[in-house]
Amino acid sequence: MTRGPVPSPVVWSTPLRTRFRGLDTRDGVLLRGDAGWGELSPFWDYDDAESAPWLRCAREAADVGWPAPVRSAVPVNVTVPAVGPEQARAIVLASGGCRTAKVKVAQRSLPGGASLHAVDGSRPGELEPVAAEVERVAAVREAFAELYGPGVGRIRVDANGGWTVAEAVAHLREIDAAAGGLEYAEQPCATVEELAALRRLVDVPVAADESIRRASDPLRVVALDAADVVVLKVQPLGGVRACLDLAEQVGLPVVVSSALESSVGLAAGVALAAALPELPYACGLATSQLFAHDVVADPLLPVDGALPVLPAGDPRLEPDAAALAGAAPSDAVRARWHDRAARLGALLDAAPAVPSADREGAR
Ligand SMILES: O=C(O)CCC(=O)C1=CC=C[C@@H](O)[C@@H]1C(=O)O
Ligand SMILES: [Mg+2]
Repeated sequence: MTRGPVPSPVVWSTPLRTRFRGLDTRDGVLLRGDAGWGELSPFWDYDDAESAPWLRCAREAADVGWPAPVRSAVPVNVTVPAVGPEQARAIVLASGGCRTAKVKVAQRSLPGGASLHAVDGSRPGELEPVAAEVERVAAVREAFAELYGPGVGRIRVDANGGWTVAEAVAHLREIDAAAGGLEYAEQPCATVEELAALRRLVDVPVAADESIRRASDPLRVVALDAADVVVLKVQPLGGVRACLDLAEQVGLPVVVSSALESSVGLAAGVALAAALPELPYACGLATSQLFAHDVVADPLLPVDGALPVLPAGDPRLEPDAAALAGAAPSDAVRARWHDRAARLGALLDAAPAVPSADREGAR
């Protein structure tokens, strides 16, 4: 087994335990700087322009480090992919004490078994029947009752923009009843206008995810009064400090969620959650549970429903040679990430720099 320091950059790739976001594997690259390790792992369907903020986040972690935390642990939710009720129950029972679950709904299946993640407002394929969503949510509720007694666990759903307004009204009515009251519905519809319209038709609170992280103007969610909660993901939004700025401008409760990173990338999300003045909800940062392999020896997994806040540079966040051997990419994947990181680096270096002193002052 190889021991000793891991040379930067390092590419990783792992199968997912369950298909998620239409993905069976996840991969990325880790970069080492003076402050620690950072992760660059934009999804492959993101072009270079949309992927550039992901590199800004990696460079912040590697070169600058993170702002001081105001808490030492971050409560997290278990993430339940679009699976059958037995598997949903098993995922909650094995979640490391999470008392909040986020359940994927509004799946659309395409011919041949492919399932498309609706991010562009298009809604191809056939919508999953509400009965399947109700069964999944009911199984999660039963698992919580089994673990903690009745009425303790909280359930939220994430539709990734997969419903029309009318579908959202109909599906949420039944899912809300099965959940015993949903905490919120994340991105039930694709557009900000639809979220605003839906919010006036249902009692379930609405959370905006894609309408923040993939929007040219995330503040439209506020201008149109389209959400009760915003989901912030550090990589797509350009890092911890960029997210703190955005949270302040948005002025709504924030849920920090992962972009399906390794533990090195998850630590940046934990750093944001740790630095936010208020953290009223559990965060979606328990997603190492979805990975067959992680890149560190002791992955960021919940204990008693929370993740510890580790500073950048903490030895627990160092990539580990033995773990990386399990998460080894093919030569083709390694080459693809080296190319992509170089292209994104050139893109960022060509962009006008924001002096870090100004950034600090703006916070
Ligand atoms: O929020 C969570 O519980 C986990 C993260 C999560 O759900 C997601 C991570 C990455 C991509 C997205 O499809 C998905 C989301 O939509 O929130
Ligand atoms: Mg989401």
